[in-house]
Amino acid sequence: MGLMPADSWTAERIPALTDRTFVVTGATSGLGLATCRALAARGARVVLAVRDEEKGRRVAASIAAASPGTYLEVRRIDLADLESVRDFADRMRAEHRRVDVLINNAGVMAPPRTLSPQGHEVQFATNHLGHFALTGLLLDLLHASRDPRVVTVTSVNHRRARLPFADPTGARGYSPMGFYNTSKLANAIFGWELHRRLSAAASPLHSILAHPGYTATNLQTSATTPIWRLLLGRIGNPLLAQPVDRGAWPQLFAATDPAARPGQLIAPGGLGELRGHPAQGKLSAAATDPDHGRRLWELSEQATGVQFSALRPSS
Ligand SMILES: NC(=O)c1ccc[n+]([C@@H]2O[C@H](COP(=O)([O-])OP(=O)(O)OC[C@H]3O[C@@H](n4cnc5c(N)ncnc54)[C@H](O)[C@@H]3O)[C@@H](O)[C@H]2O)c1
Repeated sequence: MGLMPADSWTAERIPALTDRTFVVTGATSGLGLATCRALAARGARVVLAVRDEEKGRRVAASIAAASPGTYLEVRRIDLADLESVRDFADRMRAEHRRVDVLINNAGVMAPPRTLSPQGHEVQFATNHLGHFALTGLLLDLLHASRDPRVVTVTSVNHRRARLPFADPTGARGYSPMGFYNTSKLANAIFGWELHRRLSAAASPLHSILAHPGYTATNLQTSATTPIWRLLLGRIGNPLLAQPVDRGAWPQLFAATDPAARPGQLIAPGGLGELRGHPAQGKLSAAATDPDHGRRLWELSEQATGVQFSALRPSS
């Protein structure tokens, strides 16, 4: 381990963030909202990247009420739709000179099989492809920062996932939870491979992964969740899950703490990785396999049309 300066990290340890700009996807609920609240409380400039702008404005008003004077921006993005991701990035590039930290947080879990507007399975499209494209399209703005970071939220579930290469659209068989796990493995492979490519290009940009631990959010109780999972969420969340403010600690640590290192997975350190202070988690062998990294990169470039032109491909 050896990651933590102390085993007592809480959000109060977040350094002052004045003049640092954070883009947080999925900012209207759950971990994304908790993350925005904590960043705003430390003086960060926060761009709330949201699918529902009306809800985004309501949420921004509640953050502003708790942290008066904070710079908050609400911008629409539908991560499942690559046109919308391009639109978001174009507007960001037109109106911002720099992004210090991108937090790839938004996610969906276990919906019935649905295809995105571009024909990709919707969990893979939202959780992975949208964030892959967004990161690539914001690379220039990130490189304009002195301490830039990309934090990608994966899950401990990545360890039990199938690889995304054989049947990425689920045409040959679809398991809602299986495809969620696969999308989270894609997040883990992406975060690690991005780290590898950034290091090879001697980029100052750090790619860090975060796993929140089981946290009570809409993820388990959303409308498209299968009934048994909905029940599990309704019963399990109050009994077992972490409160959402605490679930956000690993991604907050990854995004702001000087002790978080590139390529690390930051996860709760407590029993079974369910509770506790941010600590170094363990990526699966499948996540750090360079062959998987290369194959996911090729698949994602092809699917999104986004090239990471600021990075030299490494062998
Ligand atoms: N809650 C947990 O126990 C847990 C555990 C491990 C990992 N995670 C991960 O944490 C992240 C946040 O999830 P959460 O638990 O806060 O759930 P949540 O459902 O409360 O929040 C997910 C957010 O993503 C947004 N979103 C979904 N589809 C989108 C799209 N197409 N475009 C833009 N935004 C979209 C939603 O609007 C919502 O704001 C996810 O990546 C999830 O996989 C959560």
